[in-house]
Amino acid sequence: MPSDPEPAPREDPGTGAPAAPPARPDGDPMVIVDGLHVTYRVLGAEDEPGRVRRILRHGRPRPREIHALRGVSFVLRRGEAVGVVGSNGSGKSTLLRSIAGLLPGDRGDVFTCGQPVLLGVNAALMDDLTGERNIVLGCLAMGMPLSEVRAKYDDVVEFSGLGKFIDMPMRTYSTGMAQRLRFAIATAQTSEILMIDEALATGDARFRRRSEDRLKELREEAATVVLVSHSLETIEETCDRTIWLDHGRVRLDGPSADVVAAYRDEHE
Ligand SMILES: Nc1ncnc2c1ncn2[C@@H]1O[C@H](COP(=O)(O)OP(=O)(O)OP(=O)(O)O)[C@@H](O)[C@H]1O
Repeated sequence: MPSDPEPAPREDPGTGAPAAPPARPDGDPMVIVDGLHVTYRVLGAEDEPGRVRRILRHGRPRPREIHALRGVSFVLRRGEAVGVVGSNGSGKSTLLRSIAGLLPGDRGDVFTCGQPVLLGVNAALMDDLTGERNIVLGCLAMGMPLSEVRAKYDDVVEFSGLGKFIDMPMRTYSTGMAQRLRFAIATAQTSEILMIDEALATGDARFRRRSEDRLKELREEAATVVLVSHSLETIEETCDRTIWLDHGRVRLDGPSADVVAAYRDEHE
């Protein structure tokens, strides 16, 4: 088979000199976030004094608005591992939930190449059902087709390490056992776009090690990884690039070493 011709070197149109290499990796775009705004509307919140008078005057209270993301834009490419840092309430979880399609934006757009998986959103498991039934329901609730649930069922049971407790109702599980089951269900999914919210707390030391290994495996399988963490060490170790969110806006976006150093300067 004839080989493709060598691509011609790119040239600066003004000088004819070879153009500078692009600042970002050249992988295909996997996620495009374009001018995204997300506002929560909370009914029943008291946003100003005199609420009783206002209810009487207007009939019903206005919902309180929390503008969590204020015009966030970036592109994530194939092959990137991107950290997201920011103080409490800066909008990190909101951003991940929007990319996962769990939260509609009120302005702007999110485009993704395939369905991203967000780890850290706990499957809503039911206390009165057995571990077995929760696995099936939890996987279906995450959008897995039944054929895939069947194919992965044994692995999920094995990974949960619940042994004979698997056919007992969940209300008989200790907190750690329930966490293990949740983690096993959450990580049954694979996707090219994997987003991990660090809030994924998991059981005892042995299970934590297994969870870390499993997350590593998933990261290796995924094409693009987004990690939200308050641990700057984890971000530096895992991610080449980091986005710093501040009051719902991108404050900095660049190589992790630079962004983490700037973030540390302000916060430590
Ligand atoms: N379900 C919700 N209803 C109303 N407001 C919310 C909701 N979830 C988050 N918020 C608000 O949106 C803003 C961003 O919250 P978000 O959870 O995205 O921040 P975060 O950076 O992930 O915080 P943390 O580091 O504490 O997890 C905050 O002001 C928060 O109070």
